[in-house]
Amino acid sequence: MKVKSPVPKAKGVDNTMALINEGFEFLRTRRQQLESDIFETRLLGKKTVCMGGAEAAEIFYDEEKFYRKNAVPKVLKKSLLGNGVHGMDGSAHKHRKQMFLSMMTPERLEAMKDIALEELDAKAQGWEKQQEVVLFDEMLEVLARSGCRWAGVPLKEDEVKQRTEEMARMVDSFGGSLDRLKEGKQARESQEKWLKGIIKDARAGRIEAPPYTPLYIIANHRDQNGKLLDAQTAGVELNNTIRPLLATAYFLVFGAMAMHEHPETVGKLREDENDYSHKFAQETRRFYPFAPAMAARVKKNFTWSGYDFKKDMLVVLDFFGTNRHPDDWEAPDEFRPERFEDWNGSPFSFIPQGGGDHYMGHRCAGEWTTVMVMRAFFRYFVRHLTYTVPKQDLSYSLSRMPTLPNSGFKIRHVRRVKFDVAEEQNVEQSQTVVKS
Ligand code: HEM
Repeated sequence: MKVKSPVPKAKGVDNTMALINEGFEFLRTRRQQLESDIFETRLLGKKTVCMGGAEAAEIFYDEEKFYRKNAVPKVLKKSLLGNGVHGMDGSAHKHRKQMFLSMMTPERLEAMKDIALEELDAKAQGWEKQQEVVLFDEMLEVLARSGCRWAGVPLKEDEVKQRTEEMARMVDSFGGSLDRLKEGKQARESQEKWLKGIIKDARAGRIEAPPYTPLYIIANHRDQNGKLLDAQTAGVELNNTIRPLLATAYFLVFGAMAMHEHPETVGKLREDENDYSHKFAQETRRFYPFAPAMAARVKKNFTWSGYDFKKDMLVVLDFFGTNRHPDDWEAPDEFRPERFEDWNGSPFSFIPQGGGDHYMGHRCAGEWTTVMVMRAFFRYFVRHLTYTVPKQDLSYSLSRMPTLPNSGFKIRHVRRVKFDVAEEQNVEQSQTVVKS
C-alpha cells in the first residue's frame, strides 16, 4: 500500500460528475494518478476520503473506527437499499444481521442452489424452442422465481414479469442516472407495498411459511426491544433476501462470456477437478465489475497511515480497485481462475460483496448463496447444455454502473444434453463455500 504525505487531493472542485462519468475506474485511476491509496476529493459537495487496497479495507471494516448511518446517499436508500440492515450500526446491526445469517445454514444454502437449478432447467426447456435467447433477461427471471421460492414468498404466475422487472430495476438503479434512480425508487415503493402485505398475511396466518424460510424468520423476528419489526421494515428486509439474488445475473452473464472468450476454461469446468468451478466463480466475481465501492463515516478521530481521519468524515472504499490491487493480485487485469488455487483467503483483498467478517460486520449475507448458484449454473451450462454464440456486441462499459456486455449475451441452437438435474443438485457445495 502506498500513501503519499501529505495525502493528495484529486483535481476539481467536486468530482461527483467525474465519478458518474468514469464509473468503476474513477477511484482506481485517481489512486494511480496520484500515486496514493488514500486521497481526498469532494463528492455531492462533501469532503470525502477515498481509499483502496486490502489494508484500507481492513481499517474500513473496523467497527470501532467507522459507522454506516447516513453514509450512503439518500437516493440509494430510496431505490437500491431501503431503510434496513445496510444503514444500521453496533449491537442493533449485529442483532439484525444474525437474523439474516440464521437463514444461511448449510441445508438452506443447498436448498437455494437446488431450487435455482430446478428453475434454470425448467427455463432451459423453453430455450430449445427459441431461435435466440438473451441470457441476462432469462437469468433475471430464473433468479426472481428462485429467490421468492426460497424465501417462502408466494409469486403468482401472472406476477412474475412485474416483480422480476421491479427487482431488476432496483438493482440497475445505483449508477447515477436520474432516470434509473427514479425507476428504481418507483420499483422499490411497489415492492415494499407488496412485501409489507405478505408479512401481514404471514402474521395473520393467511400465508403459511415453513419456519426455516426468510418469510417466517422475518415475520417473527423480534428486535432488541423484544418487539416484532413493523410491517414496513419487515417488508424491506424480506426484499433484502430476494432482490440481491438478481445481482447474480450480472456475474452469470460475465461468466458465460468468460467461457466464450477463454474456451480453455470450458473443458476444465466440465471436468471440475479440484473444485475448478469454484475458482472460476471466484475469478468471475474478482475480475468482472458489479459493486464499485461502499461508504462509511468516521466514528471517532484517529490517525492511520499518516492521515487524520476526523469524526463523521465520509470515507469511500474502492471495491473494484481492491479486487485488482497489484499488491495482492498478480497480473490483476487478466482473467485467471487458477489464481484461486493458492489464494490466502484474506477477507480484505477480495471484496466483491464487501469485506471483513460476515457475522460481525456488513459483509454480504448472501455471499455463500451467490457463489453456490454461480458455480452450479456454470456447471449446468457446460455439462447439460449445448449452444452456439452468434456474432454480437460483447463489449461492456466500465463507466456504467452496474455494467453488462451490451448484447446481454445471446445464445442460439440451445439443446439440453442431460435431463437429470438431480445430478447437479447432488453436488454439495456448502462445506467448501462457507469456508472461504
Ligand atoms: C451478485 C450477488 C450479490 C452482490 C454483488 C452483493 C453485494 C453486496 C454488497 C456490496 C453489500 C454491502 C457490503 C457492505 O456494506 O460493506 C451487500 C450486503 C448485503 N447483502 Fe449482498 N450481494 C449479492 C447477493 C446477495 C444475496 C443473494 C443476498 C441474500 C440472499 C444478499 C443479502 C445482503 C444483505 C442482507 C446485506 C446487508 C449486510 C449488512 O449490512 O450487514 N446479497 N451485498
